Amino acid sequence: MANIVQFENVGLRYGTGAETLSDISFTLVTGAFYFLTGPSGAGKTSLLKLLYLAQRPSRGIIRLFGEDAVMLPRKRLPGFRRRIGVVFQDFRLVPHLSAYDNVALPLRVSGMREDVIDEPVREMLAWVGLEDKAAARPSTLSGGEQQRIAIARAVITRPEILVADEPTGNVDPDMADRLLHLFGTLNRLGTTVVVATHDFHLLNRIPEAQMMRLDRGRIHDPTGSLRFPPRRPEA
Ligand SMILES: Nc1ncnc2c1ncn2[C@@H]1O[C@H](COP(=O)(O)OP(=O)(O)OP(=O)(O)O)[C@@H](O)[C@H]1O
Repeated sequence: MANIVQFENVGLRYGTGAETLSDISFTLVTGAFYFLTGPSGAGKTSLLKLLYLAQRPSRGIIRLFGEDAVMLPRKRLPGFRRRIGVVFQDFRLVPHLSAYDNVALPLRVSGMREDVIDEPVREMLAWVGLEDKAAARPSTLSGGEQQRIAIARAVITRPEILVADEPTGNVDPDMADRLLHLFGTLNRLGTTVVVATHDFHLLNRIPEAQMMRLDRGRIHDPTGSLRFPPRRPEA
């Protein structure tokens, strides 16, 4: 299977302080599911930001979809970013837009015609079980509902990679299981999924998932499996 993400000796320094991430090297395989774990402050969010191109590394090489993402010409960035869906812990829904319009937003931004937007948006709302909340503003939705709208928005453009930063941080355990089930379904459809979490009980919910552990800015990979990933077991 092809590699979809490759980090080689990546370092990240904010300002003039010590490096937040050091010597980060790993390879993610297309179609696999990864959990990113590690204590608070280890650098999980920082690593994900490098991955979804919201942050440039201070050093090292990042390859996405087989291309150098650090040297990418600025005008190609939006096209690359569209291939990566992002789910934030704090949802980041647009407060004055309805659930429907939040989910439709990436399609509108990409210039899709209004007459072909309705079907995929309704389909996504149904997939996350919120077709009856299409008209609701985010502030009237529960945390789990907001997160499901955020997931629908992240995947409506059919990204090749889905990155989720503590997506279950603000929901109860039942909803956490439900959200993880959505990620598992997407993964089975071929999306490469990376979920950062503190929540250890989630880890065994996706038996085929691989673990990436960050500790004080370094990847802990004693078996080398992230450098030379084994084939993903057949589902
Ligand atoms: N924009 C920034 N400017 C300066 N320092 C930052 C910035 N973002 C993060 N840091 C620092 O980098 C370190 C790692 O933070 P990061 O948010 O990546 O960790 P984390 O593992 O996601 O933590 P948590 O689990 O608590 O969310 C922390 O010491 C943090 O203060």
